[in-house]
Amino acid sequence: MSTAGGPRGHGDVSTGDVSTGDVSTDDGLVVAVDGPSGSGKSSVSRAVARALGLAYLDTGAMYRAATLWCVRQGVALDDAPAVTAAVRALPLEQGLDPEAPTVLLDGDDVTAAIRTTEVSAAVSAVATNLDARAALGDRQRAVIAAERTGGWSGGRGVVAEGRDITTAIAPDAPVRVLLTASEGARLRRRSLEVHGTADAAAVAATHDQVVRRDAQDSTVVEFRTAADGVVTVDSSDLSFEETVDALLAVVRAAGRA
Ligand SMILES: Nc1ncnc2c1ncn2[C@@H]1O[C@H](COP(=O)(O)OP(=O)(O)O)[C@@H](O)[C@H]1O
Ligand SMILES: Nc1ccn([C@H]2C[C@H](O)[C@@H](COP(=O)(O)OP(=O)(O)O)O2)c(=O)n1
Repeated sequence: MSTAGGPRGHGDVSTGDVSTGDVSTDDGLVVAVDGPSGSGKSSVSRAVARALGLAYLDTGAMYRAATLWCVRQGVALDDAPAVTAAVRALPLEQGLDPEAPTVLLDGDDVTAAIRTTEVSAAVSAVATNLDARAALGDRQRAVIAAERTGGWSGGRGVVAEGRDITTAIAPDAPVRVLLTASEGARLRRRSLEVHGTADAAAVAATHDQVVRRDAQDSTVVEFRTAADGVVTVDSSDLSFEETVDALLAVVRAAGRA
């Protein structure tokens, strides 16, 4: 895979098409990244996608958008069948440009709205609903398959990040990484991001959306230990740039950059 140039395609990609299709080994690259909250998945995956000219698929954004959609439609998040029905019909369009990933719900730009504390606190209700997971997983597989042969990246490929990409969504990806960091590092990062400080009060206020949420999510998905063949990158003592370089080194080691 050449790192020169940018993506050949353009425009947003509807994530409602669940067709997958066969792919050959000559097709575009798939980099699968999983890990707990605050490990750096989103920011590092975006930077890796930019560096390699690949599309960027934030699967956590899909769970967040599904949660916001349920709230807006008046669907009770503890009503699992109603949540499943809403998620199956989710009017989601996701922009895959790593420079500016966007999320539209029924045409409404919710890129910022899905990051609120309210959504962060509620999203595990969708993430632990197995039928909703299956529906979102189908969409994720369809996007990944499309990017391997065309799509936004023009067939260059995609960096897809989440909790089950290396294991359930793209277990055959040529590059699979579990991005980890200590709980302390993850709390400090999220606290800095959300509150602008990592003092004791801010870290305590961040606990729910990092530690409690990961504990709840890990009841249905294993994202704390690497599956066979998945490379672990521990970013606890790495700067952001060093973490991006570590992932690019994994891609190079796989002979794909
Ligand atoms: N290696 C790192 N060192 C310091 N800060 C980082 C590192 N990686 C990510 N960050 C910062 O930590 C915060 C959380 O990262 P993010 O990519 O949102 O994590 P995740 O998607 O895993 O929850 C962001 O503000 C990001 O810029
Ligand atoms: N492939 C995925 C991606 C995200 N999730 C869940 C886990 C999280 O609670 C939510 C939101 O994911 P997101 O990656 O945005 O979470 P962070 O705030 O970055 O920790 O979705 C999942 O279960 N499976």
